[in-house]
Amino acid sequence: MTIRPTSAHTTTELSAPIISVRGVHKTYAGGFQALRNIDLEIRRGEIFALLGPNGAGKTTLIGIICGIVNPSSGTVVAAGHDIRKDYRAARAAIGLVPQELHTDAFESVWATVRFSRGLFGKAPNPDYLERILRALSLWDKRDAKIMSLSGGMKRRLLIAKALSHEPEILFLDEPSAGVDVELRHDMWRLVRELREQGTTIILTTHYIEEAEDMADRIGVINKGELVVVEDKTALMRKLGKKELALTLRQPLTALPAELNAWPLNLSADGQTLVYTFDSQTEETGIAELLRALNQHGIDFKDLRSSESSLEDIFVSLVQQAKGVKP
Ligand SMILES: Nc1ncnc2c1ncn2[C@@H]1O[C@H](COP(=O)(O)OP(=O)(O)OP(=O)(O)O)[C@@H](O)[C@H]1O
Repeated sequence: MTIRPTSAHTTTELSAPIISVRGVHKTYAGGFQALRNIDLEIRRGEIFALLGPNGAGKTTLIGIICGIVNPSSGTVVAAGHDIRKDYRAARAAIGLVPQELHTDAFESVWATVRFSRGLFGKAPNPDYLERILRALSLWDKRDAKIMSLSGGMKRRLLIAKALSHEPEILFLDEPSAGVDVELRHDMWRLVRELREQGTTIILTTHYIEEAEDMADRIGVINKGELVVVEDKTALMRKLGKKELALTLRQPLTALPAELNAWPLNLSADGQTLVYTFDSQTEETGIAELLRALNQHGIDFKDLRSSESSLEDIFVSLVQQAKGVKP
């Protein structure tokens, strides 16, 4: 499926960031400081996932990049245009899928996407709109009124609307919230296809496994500050921990004092011993640990290792920022 015609970019265009956020602060009218000194560059053609707990400032940041919310200070350049000085040109390069649909419930699906395209001054292109509606399984519903659509269909309509003017950049704010598993997978397939065709995608999500699955880079925002921006694989390698769980042959009531120096955790039932080690180091210490256990007559019948998920890393980053020891 080809949704968006691929356009030719020069090498300089390809290497320059498609979005550049510099020194952005936001204090809302009531005095609440929602964003502090945000610097962020989004690379052309990447999928960037913005993660953060509720109220961290994700929607505010997206609103500022899309020119909907005014920053208190700082600048945003999108597709080469300053979002405040050159709003129309910058906004035309952006498609925004908001969390909720605000459209006339009596309009049809087709009229809605055609109107959205027209808003950006684009010439009508029924073939293109048909491709989007087909890709989102909405073609059969093109004449249906919005109020007759299911929640999942309304979500897809939001995406169709955002894509109607062929934007280079697509923002998805919590696209999967309240969407069933099958539809979620369809949406992610579409997102991947759009990326393959050159669209840059920025998404916020509470489904961290989706970010783990989809994103090229991850940004974590907490209490208005960008705590980390990193390639996903590098982040998982750098901050990931590994665990080795040993199922003991005989349950223990406590660990021998000589083993206290090891980073070991005994489960409440005394059956499992968990050893945590840094996945970055060459020396895992496992061989030495197993010798030490043997010396103390601790035998095990099974052994499993696991790596921390992006979710573990996310929780520990947010806790660190709160000053809580992970
Ligand atoms: N118009 C506003 N006036 C005052 N405070 C606001 C306004 N909009 C957002 N805030 C506050 O700014 C903070 C960040 O909100 P924002 O919606 O950006 O967070 P979020 O990370 O998107 O949260 P969620 O994951 O819950 O959607 C919150 O504390 C919120 O209450």
